[in-house]
Amino acid sequence: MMEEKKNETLLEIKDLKVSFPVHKKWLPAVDGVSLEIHPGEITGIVGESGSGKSVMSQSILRLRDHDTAVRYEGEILFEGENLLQKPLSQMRDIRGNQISVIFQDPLNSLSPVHTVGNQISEVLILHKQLSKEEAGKRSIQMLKMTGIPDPEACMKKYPFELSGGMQQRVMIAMALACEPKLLIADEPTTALDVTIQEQILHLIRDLNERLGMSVLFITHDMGVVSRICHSVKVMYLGQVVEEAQTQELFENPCHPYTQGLLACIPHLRVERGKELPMIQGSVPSLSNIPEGCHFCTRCSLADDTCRNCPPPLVEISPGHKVKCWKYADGSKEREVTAS
Ligand SMILES: Nc1ncnc2c1ncn2[C@@H]1O[C@H](COP(=O)(O)OP(=O)(O)OP(=O)(O)O)[C@@H](O)[C@H]1O
Repeated sequence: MMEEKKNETLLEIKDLKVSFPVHKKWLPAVDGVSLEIHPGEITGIVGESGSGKSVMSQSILRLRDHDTAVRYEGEILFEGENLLQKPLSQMRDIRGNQISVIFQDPLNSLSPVHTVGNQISEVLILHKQLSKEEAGKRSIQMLKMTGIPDPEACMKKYPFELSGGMQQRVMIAMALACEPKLLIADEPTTALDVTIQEQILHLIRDLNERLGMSVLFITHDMGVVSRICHSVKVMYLGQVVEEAQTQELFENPCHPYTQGLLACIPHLRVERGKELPMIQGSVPSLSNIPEGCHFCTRCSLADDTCRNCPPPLVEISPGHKVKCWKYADGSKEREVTAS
């Protein structure tokens, strides 16, 4: 039964392209991304700032549609229905109910003028049609589940009266109140100190195991990926450049960009006994996307093929795909790790 569920697809993104108008041209911040999320899975999206992680994840809930001109191509199928074709009024029913999102800064998502209790209750009254009393009881349960020590007292507080870690827990309680099937977590621990970060990661993992909720976890931090994600997609300039199960990606990172991200974790470099190449420079802007491989301007191994032709995404072992010319011509033995 469990196996059957695992094989179902909760979310399927097919060749998604999301473009914004820049200097009178439509430029893609997300450029042909495909992914599948199954029930109960934690899928990580990792990449530096500007790689398109947030645009991609916010597109699922169409969060940019209100305040900016945006063009979508491809499909985002949630339980088989294309969210890109839904009117925004229907998206409101899906947000917070079937798909929830938590962000880096909880204060941006929480209202400063309402108590914690009122805010969580409101979501339940709106989406689950609970009475005020039932919603209050359920809110206390949710706060308890996220490990808030005195949930009854927390209900009466305003967000600014809580610490950063507690605010993040309240946001998680609110996001999970309606038992969504998918949680999008966009850098939820980046602004927190390491001990609180660890607690929040543990909480998300625990809720994922207990409730079977799927998670799309967005981060720039490979260390965080290793602690929470079952599988990972590495994004660079709008494209997935490598994807694999987490353990496989850490044991056998193939794309020079993935290797560069892993080189930022010092203990991993020591464990591997082999220096991984550090990445120089920063992610180019949308108006400076290279013609061939998007990473060629920062790759020490790039040659003319890389500069002129976009590489295909090649499956090098079951479930492990790489978008790099070094793997596309069958010469996998070519040493990708810079010496
Ligand atoms: N409304 C917009 N108009 C033009 N360009 C945009 C718009 N929104 C995002 N971009 C561009 O899209 C690219 C991807 O941005 P995105 O925020 O998804 O990156 P990210 O990987 O999530 O980085 P960060 O972690 O800093 O949020 C960036 O180059 C950004 O400048």
